[in-house]
Amino acid sequence: MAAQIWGSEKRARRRREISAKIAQMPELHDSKPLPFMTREEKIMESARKLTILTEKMGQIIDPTDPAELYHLNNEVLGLEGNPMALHGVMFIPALSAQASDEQQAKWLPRALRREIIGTYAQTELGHGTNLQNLETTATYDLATQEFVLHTPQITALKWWPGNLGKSSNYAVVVAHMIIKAKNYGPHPFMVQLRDEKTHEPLPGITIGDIGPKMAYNIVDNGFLGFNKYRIPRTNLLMRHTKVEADGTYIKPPHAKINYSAMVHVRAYMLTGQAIMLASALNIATRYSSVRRQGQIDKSQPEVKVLEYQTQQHRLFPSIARAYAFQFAGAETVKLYEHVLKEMKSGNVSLMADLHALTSGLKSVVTYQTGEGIEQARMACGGHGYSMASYISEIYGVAIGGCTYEGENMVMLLQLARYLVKSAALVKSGQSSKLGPLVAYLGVKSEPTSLIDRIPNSGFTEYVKTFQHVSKRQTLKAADMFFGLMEKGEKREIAWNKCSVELNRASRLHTRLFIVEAFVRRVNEIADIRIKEALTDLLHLHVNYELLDIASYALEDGFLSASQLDYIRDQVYLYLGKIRPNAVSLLDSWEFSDIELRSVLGRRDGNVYENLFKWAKSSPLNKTDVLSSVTQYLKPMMEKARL
Ligand SMILES: CCCCCCCCCC/C=C\CCCCCC(=O)SCCNC(=O)CCNC(=O)[C@H](O)C(C)(C)COP(=O)(O)OP(=O)(O)OC[C@H]1O[C@@H](n2cnc3c(N)ncnc32)[C@H](O)[C@@H]1OP(=O)(O)O
Ligand SMILES: Cc1cc2nc3c(=O)[nH]c(=O)nc-3n(C[C@H](O)[C@H](O)[C@H](O)COP(=O)(O)OP(=O)(O)OC[C@H]3O[C@@H](n4cnc5c(N)ncnc54)[C@H](O)[C@@H]3O)c2cc1C
Repeated sequence: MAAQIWGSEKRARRRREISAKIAQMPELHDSKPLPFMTREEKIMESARKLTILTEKMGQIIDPTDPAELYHLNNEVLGLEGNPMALHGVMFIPALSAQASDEQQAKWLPRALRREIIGTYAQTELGHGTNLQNLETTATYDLATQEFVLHTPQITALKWWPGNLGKSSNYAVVVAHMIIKAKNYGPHPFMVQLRDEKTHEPLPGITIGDIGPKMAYNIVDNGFLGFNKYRIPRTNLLMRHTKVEADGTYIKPPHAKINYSAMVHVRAYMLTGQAIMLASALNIATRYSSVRRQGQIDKSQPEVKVLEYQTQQHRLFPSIARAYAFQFAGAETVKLYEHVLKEMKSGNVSLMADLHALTSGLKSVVTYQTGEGIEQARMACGGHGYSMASYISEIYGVAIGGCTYEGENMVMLLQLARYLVKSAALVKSGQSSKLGPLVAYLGVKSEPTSLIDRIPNSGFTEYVKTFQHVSKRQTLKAADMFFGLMEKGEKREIAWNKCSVELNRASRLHTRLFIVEAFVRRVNEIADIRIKEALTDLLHLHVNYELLDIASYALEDGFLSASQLDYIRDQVYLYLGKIRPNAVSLLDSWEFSDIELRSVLGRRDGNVYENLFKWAKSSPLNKTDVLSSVTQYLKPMMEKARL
């Protein structure tokens, strides 16, 4: 199963080898539980481990393999981030995709050797979503052949970029490029922020940390201002766009090609989200098979809480989602790598499809991951609320994904633009022009679902039902939009008035893609036992998801009330079937105790003893009487006694 999850037997084996090596290297372990550290201590601890890793990485992993790097990162540095998180996630990908060969030769080896630390600085205090209204400017000075970066007012301060505040000395900065008073829109520039020797901010740069966040606090998300700060013309990233010495602008082959670093993260973050969801579920499911509370049959002893159907219903559909996201994420990464290769050689024809797909996926996956992790926390009762479970940190980090790389509603609306264009093709009889991801929009569907009549259809009837609801909602939302325009409404106003319906279409389309990715993967599996276990999970997935969106299929009679009862019964049937495999389905992800950082989720199940040990190690328990008591509470009580 681990081979299915991680892509191959070799990958699963390598993960195990890496975890085993790390287990033998105490210098790479947290020196005490992270929840007991202050933010400064955590940042220090992370930097300590990071530098050891830089020295010893080659002994542990193949540093050129992103999957091995990611595993090493999760084990040693953990979810809360590290001083170089954005260096790998966005700075290097931005340089790789957007710098010319010459620029790459100059900067990439230095970045890869970690001679410099970089980040991606785009979002500002006043604008994150609407890139056209970013306010930082890069004005070309023809006389000196330099760009002058400037922050005209407080809202133009860069705000949020990870590791910008304290760790990075370089950044890819996105600024509006102005040449001879003409604004060419946002473009990426390579900018040195700090002196390479002293790490002091360079003159003209104002920089710092934006303060503590809901989670992810090892990362120093930062602010940055420029006061007429000069950089050479050749620091504009020039793979696709060029500015010649005389100010001549050579436009890129696609208007949005400079957005590729964002698409990179949107594609890669899906499996990252799946891992976080599976981690939280692993903790909750293990704990649920240790925790005994109440009886189902009063004549019997107390049961493991995992025996309760409500507990299974709370956890198992999310286990199915974690697998579904992992499989859909793996497909998306493959597609992304393909499109990137094409883009580098000038073929930009697939960019729109990739953008639409990743926009929908990042939104649905992050939202459902958040839901699943929060359910996992509640499934652990009181102990889930303790930082000893570590679920609250996983939750905080995961839901950051609902916001970063494009706020979810906004990204769903990006997919909706693509769906509405596709609907227009269908309506004008040009269905043959539909891309493969939306081809179903042009296919006539049956009048009713056959779900309960062809139970051995290999999920075909389920896929057809998802296609039906997605198609119907897309055409309905598009009709609403076109109808308003026909009535004379301006395009943007009409769009806004339909946006809730449009986003519903985007979610349904994305959920269909996730279901199909899961079906595709299960169909490929040769090993009978693995196929059987995953087929059960897929049964739960399709029935649970369908129940969740049933209103769309009931509205037009595609599903009947009795079919809904059938679907519900299937959910209960598969909850029971999955119960014996539940812990194994999560143990198969092979998270080590070091990586999970959870007292509740320990592999050995020795929860209570370790919770007590953990509580005793709380810094508050270093003394029996706190100074807050001696200074304030004791005098108060004494005064009251007089
Ligand atoms: C094994 C390894 C595993 C690795 C796992 C890794 C895990 C990673 C975990 C990371 C963890 C932490 C890192 C955190 C990083 C966070 C970093 C950031 O957040 S960076 C900042 C991100 N910011 C955004 O995402 C901003 C969102 N806004 C936008 O993207 C855009 O403004 C917009 C798309 C909403 C609108 O853009 P705009 O230029 O204004 O668009 P127009 O309205 O003019 O045009 C729309 C038009 O353009 C098309 N479009 C838009 N984007 C793209 C694109 N990327 N590619 C192709 N086409 C694009 C869009 O489809 C429209 O087309 P039409 O034909 O007109 O419909
Ligand atoms: C943990 C974290 C890490 C980050 N790291 C980085 C980084 O490394 N580099 C970087 O540059 N940035 C980073 N960001 C910033 C992030 O990319 C932005 O916060 C994000 O893109 C959302 O933009 P915003 O804050 O402007 O939200 P807003 O756009 O202000 O969103 C507020 C509300 O307005 C709604 N809204 C906005 N526009 C529309 C619209 N057109 N239609 C409908 N509704 C709309 C949204 O849906 C939302 O409900 C990070 C953010 C976080 C939380």
